Amino acid sequence: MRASQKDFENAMNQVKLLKKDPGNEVKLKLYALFKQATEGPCNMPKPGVFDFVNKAKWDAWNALGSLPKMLFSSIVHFSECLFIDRGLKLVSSSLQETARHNYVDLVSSLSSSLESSSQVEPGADKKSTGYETLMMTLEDGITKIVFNRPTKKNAINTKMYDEIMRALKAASKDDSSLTVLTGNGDYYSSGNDLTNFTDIPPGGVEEKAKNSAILLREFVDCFIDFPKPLIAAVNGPAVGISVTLLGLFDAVFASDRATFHTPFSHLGQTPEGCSSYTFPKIMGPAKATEMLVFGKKLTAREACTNGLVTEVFPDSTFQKEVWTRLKAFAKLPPNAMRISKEVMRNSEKEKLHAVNAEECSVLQGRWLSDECLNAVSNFLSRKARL
Ligand SMILES: CCCCCC/C=C/C(=O)SCCNC(=O)CCNC(=O)[C@H](O)C(C)(C)COP(=O)(O)OP(=O)(O)OC[C@H]1O[C@@H](n2cnc3c(N)ncnc32)[C@H](O)[C@@H]1OP(=O)(O)O
Repeated sequence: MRASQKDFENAMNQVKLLKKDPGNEVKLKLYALFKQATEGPCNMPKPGVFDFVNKAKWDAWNALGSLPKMLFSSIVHFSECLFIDRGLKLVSSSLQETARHNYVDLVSSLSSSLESSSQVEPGADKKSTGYETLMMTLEDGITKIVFNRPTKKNAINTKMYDEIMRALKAASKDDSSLTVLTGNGDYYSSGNDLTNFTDIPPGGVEEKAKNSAILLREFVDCFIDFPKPLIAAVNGPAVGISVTLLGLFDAVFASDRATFHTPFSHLGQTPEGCSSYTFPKIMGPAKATEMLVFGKKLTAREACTNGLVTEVFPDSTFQKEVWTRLKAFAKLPPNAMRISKEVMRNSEKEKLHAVNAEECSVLQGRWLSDECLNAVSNFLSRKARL
């Protein structure tokens, strides 16, 4: 789903209606995305060091860059079959489109976190702001964490990895008895945001792979160690890491519209989220191999038969039925639920941490492979879709 000019104009109007100041960092981001969307890559001379305000604005706009480094190298790599000049023009207009899209996305998340949202039920005890990629509420003893990048199918970018970890840490200490993860829009999540691979630090792709492995390990550790019942309400298709992590949840409720897809081999990658251990245990090695090695996409019913999903509901009644169940669970004695989970998880914890470490180390190597680099650049240059 692309953001149309109309969506962009609506978002511009919505910004003016925000009642709370989103803060300087977000305002700079909005400025930069707006300039990139309307004028393209930064074309202004760099302001002097003492011109703080204009320099901050210039830096923010300029940081959106002209070409993602990896995309550029992939275009050069494929220069025998592409005219670079034409490629660059296409990429430049696609950058403007991306900025327009991200602007709409950011404004939508601001409107939901600073104002209200269709996902946030009225009368919420507590609504957490300060998340750019998530919505978080606490109501009826349930902490709800909602992936909130609907125009990107809730792909998990670096910011979102950080915010999910922060949200889980907060949820583990708040007054709720259970925590629910779900997605805003038609997807649960399309997994790792493949543009994460375009932001290459000065140390190059090796440093990028190393940092990503550290982030991934820390991220998955948060799920292994989460102390309260953790439930996924899978509202639509789930891809990649959003599927593998389900093996670490305590219950998974799915809409019959949801699908479960782990196309790691297609992407030149290998399983994460402890799925190399949890999936064979949950569904047996043969079914786990179909998913994790051959990339078979499961329907919600197949995932339920294979034990990955607890229960499937018709999409039309999904929200109502799931929330009825969750509210009933939340009335159970919270300490008993927490301790029962602890007893079940403790015997596995050491193993899960070791599996996580191993999967991340293997992936660090895969991210530097031609198989992976080609698959990601194909996605970014829109030559391949799942
Ligand atoms: C710190 C690093 C940790 C790494 C952990 C390892 C994790 C591994 C994985 O999760 S592997 C799985 C990665 N995900 C994918 O490969 C999915 C890629 N996306 C797609 O194939 C398709 O977008 C789709 C099938 C999910 C949906 O297709 P469609 O319905 O046709 O929608 P669009 O493709 O038009 O998508 C709309 C909009 O969203 C952007 N988008 C969707 N998914 C991703 C993604 N995973 N990464 C980046 N961007 C994504 C898509 O580009 C569109 O944006 P645009 O409108 O073009 O700006």
